[in-house]
Amino acid sequence: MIYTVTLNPSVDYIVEVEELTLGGLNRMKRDMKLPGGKGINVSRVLKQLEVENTATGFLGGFTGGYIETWLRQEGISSDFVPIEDDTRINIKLKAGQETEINGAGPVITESETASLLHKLDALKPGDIVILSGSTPPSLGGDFYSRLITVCKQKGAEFVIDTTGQALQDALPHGPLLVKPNHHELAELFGVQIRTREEIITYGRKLLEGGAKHVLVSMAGEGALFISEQGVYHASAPAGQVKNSVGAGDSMIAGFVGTLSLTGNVLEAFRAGVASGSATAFSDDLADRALIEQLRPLIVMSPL
Ligand SMILES: Nc1ncnc2c1ncn2[C@@H]1O[C@H](COP(=O)(O)OP(=O)(O)OP(=O)(O)O)[C@@H](O)[C@H]1O
Ligand SMILES: O=P(O)(O)OC[C@@]1(O)O[C@H](CO)[C@@H](O)[C@@H]1O
Repeated sequence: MIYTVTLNPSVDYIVEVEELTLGGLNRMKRDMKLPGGKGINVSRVLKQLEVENTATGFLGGFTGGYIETWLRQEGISSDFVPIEDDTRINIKLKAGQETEINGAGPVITESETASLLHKLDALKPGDIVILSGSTPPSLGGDFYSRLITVCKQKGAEFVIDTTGQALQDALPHGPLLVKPNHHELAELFGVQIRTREEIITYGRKLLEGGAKHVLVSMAGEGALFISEQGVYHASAPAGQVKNSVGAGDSMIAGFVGTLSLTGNVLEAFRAGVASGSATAFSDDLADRALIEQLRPLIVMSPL
């Protein structure tokens, strides 16, 4: 079974204005309220790919209820710990370019934390746990380490999509996949990255550090796949970009979902890029029809 863990879900409030006037009254041209948080996005795209999975993490308040209802309506299995505080609202402002304002996240109590750890006791060897996104401040900076320890004890694989120290700390425990974008990769090593060769150099360091597979996403420039099986580039197909929120999460869903179905890493890479691009070309996350349409258009080349 695949589990996604979203410690800090969100209602993503997508707000579109013709032109933003700072300090003045702006009227919305269009708005949308979507369930968000990185693991939840992964679950929604896995569902499109017909890969069974369960979404877990913390949900509370009217915002948590909104997300829970949405997931139920999409037929996604969910098993969240209910919390006292409200799940955050993240603002995604589209005014020519996209500006994001993400909340810090709710207070999580000790008993709510214990309930999540208790749920993970049910993990079994062969399960894959996808740990995605930020951690609410009240959980402390090392919470992912505690979850990874549980995964390891239970013999489950884990994928981690986070940044900074939490990602560094996870590497020696052998994540199945890490997927920084090229900016996050540069930040992680405190360097400037200008060329594809430099991306490969630093991507390889993640592999040497313990990751089993590394995807470095580069938005419209596609992605690089670095693993013991080799290094490959995949182009992103051309299309009209509508939304980049969740493109990276969709890529993780495409990769992990296809790897779990086929065991073929290159097919997984192709599906990852197709899923990321399908989301970039959609208002909401990718749907199955568009992923399937884009899949054969991805050109992969060994480097
Ligand atoms: N402009 C685009 N055109 C085509 N494909 C895109 C575009 N932007 C993103 N994608 C696809 O989605 C994948 C992931 O995108 P990106 O590198 O932006 O990830 P990310 O920074 O983690 O995304 P986010 O944080 O916005 O979810 C890319 O490798 C590509 O396949
Ligand atoms: O604040 P975090 O947890 O880092 O990111 C949260 C978030 O920006 O990530 C998703 C897109 O990847 C959105 O659905 C959500 O709003």
